Amino acid sequence: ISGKPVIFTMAGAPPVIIWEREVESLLHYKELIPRLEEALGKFSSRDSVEVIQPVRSTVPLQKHNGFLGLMPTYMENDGVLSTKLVCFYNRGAGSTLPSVSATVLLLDPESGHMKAVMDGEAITSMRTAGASEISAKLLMRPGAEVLAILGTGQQALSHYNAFTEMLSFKEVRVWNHRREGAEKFCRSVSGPVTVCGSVEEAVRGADVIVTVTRSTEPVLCGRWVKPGAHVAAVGACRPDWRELDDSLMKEAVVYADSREGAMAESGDVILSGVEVFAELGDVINGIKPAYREKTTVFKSLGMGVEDAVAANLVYEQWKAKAYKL
Ligand SMILES: NC(=O)C1=CN([C@@H]2O[C@H](COP(=O)(O)OP(=O)(O)OC[C@H]3O[C@@H](n4cnc5c(N)ncnc54)[C@H](O)[C@@H]3O)[C@@H](O)[C@H]2O)C=CC1
Ligand SMILES: O=C([O-])C1=[NH+]CCC1
Repeated sequence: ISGKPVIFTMAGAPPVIIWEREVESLLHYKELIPRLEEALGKFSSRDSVEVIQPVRSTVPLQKHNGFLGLMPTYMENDGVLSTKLVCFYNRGAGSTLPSVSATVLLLDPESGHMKAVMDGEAITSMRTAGASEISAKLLMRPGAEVLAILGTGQQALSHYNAFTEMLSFKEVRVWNHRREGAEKFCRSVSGPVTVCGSVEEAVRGADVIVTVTRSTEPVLCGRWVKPGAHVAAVGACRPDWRELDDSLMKEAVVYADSREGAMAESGDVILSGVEVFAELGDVINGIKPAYREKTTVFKSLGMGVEDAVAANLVYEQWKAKAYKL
């Protein structure tokens, strides 16, 4: 091992710590998205040597209106073992604290040694947007031109970045329940964005709609959605939280990242009583069709396997950089 840094391979050595700025500088959609796509397919194969990933266990933080989610994942064939600890909150209007705060731990599956501790916020933002981008690529109509984003927080930004970098839209519209939030968002991104005064104005005629709000009540109604549009529904990740109304859920063909996750955690799925037609991984594996011409909803809850491949990619890039020094 002479000439090589041993800090990140030696059992008993402290884990490397890779924090937000560095994670952001090491993670890029062009490399991340193909890994996510492969991982979603492996997850849906339900082959335990590919992915073991239980539904997230959640501990309520009642006093703070939040939850701690534990998200362990093991990919035996890839030698990847990780867990994310994520706290997410239903913050009051005046709060300046983030809605999601996360840490990812990457371990050596043979020794149990912890290889790395990483900031999980950038990973969560980027892998969630990456999964939604995959859903749009698979399920939107060819030639989609108009993208609407509802909500203008962290996830809105990562979705804007992933969708404008990886797909081509002629128009991007945003809506926020507070107009100043939408205006601030527009100033923070590099491309042209139209601020809309209502959800209806934002989504009428849109080909792809991303819902990334903290709302616990439906904000998007089926009657405003163009037939054949694709909706990536990212917020509302508790069994009693909603972003989409019943008419949209019933009209659409519903896809999810994890069927079990959606049935345990998605208010939009549970309370509307609809069936999840397929996982994204089923479409990737060619087991279920992509109904591009129909109205489709991708219900995203977020999966440990997405964090695992993102964290592993960060670690690989970090090692490559460290070896070059
Ligand atoms: N599916 C997944 O994998 C993930 C889902 N999430 C969820 O996505 C949602 C957004 O997360 P972040 O962007 O990090 O949060 P954020 O706090 O940065 O942004 C939330 C946005 O929702 C808006 N908002 C707040 N209350 C609202 C209401 N009552 N009605 C409409 N809009 C409202 C805020 O103004 C803001 O624009 C949260 O529900 C979060 O739990 C977050 C991470 C991963
Ligand atoms: O997958 C994830 O990290 C989360 N899903 C909902 C809130 C955080």
